[in-house]
Amino acid sequence: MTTLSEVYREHAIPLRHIVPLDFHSVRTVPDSHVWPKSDDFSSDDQLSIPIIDLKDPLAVKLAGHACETWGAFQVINHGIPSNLVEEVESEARRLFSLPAQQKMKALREPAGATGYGLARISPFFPKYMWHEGFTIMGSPVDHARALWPNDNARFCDVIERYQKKMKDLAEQLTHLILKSLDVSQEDLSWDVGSPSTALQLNSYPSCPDPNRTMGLAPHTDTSLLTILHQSSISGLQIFKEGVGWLSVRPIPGALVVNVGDLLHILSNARFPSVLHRAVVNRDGCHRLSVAYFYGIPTDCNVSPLAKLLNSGHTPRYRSVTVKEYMILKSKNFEEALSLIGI
Ligand SMILES: O=C(O)CCC(=O)C(=O)O
Ligand SMILES: [Fe+2]
Repeated sequence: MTTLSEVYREHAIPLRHIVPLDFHSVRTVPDSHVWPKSDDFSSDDQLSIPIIDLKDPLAVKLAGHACETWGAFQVINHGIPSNLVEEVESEARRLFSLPAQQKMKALREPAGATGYGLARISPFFPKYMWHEGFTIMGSPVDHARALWPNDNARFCDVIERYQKKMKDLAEQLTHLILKSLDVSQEDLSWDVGSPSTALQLNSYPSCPDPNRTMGLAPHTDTSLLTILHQSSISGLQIFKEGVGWLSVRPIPGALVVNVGDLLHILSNARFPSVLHRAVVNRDGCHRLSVAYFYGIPTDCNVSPLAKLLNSGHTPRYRSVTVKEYMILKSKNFEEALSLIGI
């Protein structure tokens, strides 16, 4: 079976797009990190993605509607203990607060998938983002040992407990969302119980001139769905057609769920794979976020679900293996979906 790491092995990234700036050492924003000022931000703060209570008997209908109209929602009463979320955030903070030369010991390799480094989308943009990340697939122990030779047990324990809880929640959410389409697990061609997943810790260090920088440039996720904890500092924005960029307000205890490319394909484009970005909007604060990407095993095929094509709808995408799609995305970025369009 092909793993995500094997997919990335076929697509090496040059080191200049892996090694982050030493944010602790800069007092001004270097030209390499200055982005053109954009005024595409909508000031309509009435408008925002729905909040769904997982215990609500109408959750199926609400989740389906949210996926269709927004491609995203916030979820509450999701069963993830708040102290576990806090622990993950504090371990992430401990990691990113390490001196730059220490973090470099866990640097992602050019053909690697995991470890410390810039976002994988960095090569597609002319300027660098005000961001550093840490990607985990499976056990974090090798990188954690490199970072903290004698003190990595707590980090590994917290990460592993969080991964387990996220997997359960992602399964539950997938079930819920598919149910809204009248699709059940038996209609799927892969085993929902053995997904391909990744945990991404994101850090947006305090910035001397936040309005001229970009935290994470606009992108869609390659996942089926993504579950994001975005701490108490705002920064996440989603793009709403006809409106512009809207902030996703941090709500204590809530998690943000967004549709990824794979769910967009399965739903035959009924659910938009929502375009989103992270802005750096306040000096003096260090924003963190934790994204859990939940996907389909890379050897499986993905195509619009047969059940959704019964009523005269023609397929919008051809069938591809997840691996093939991921390679298309890592080479062509936002063009990937149109490359498999019919
Ligand atoms: O930091 C955020 O709010 C967004 C993170 C994100 O979009 C990602 O990791 O793919
Ligand atoms: Fe994302």
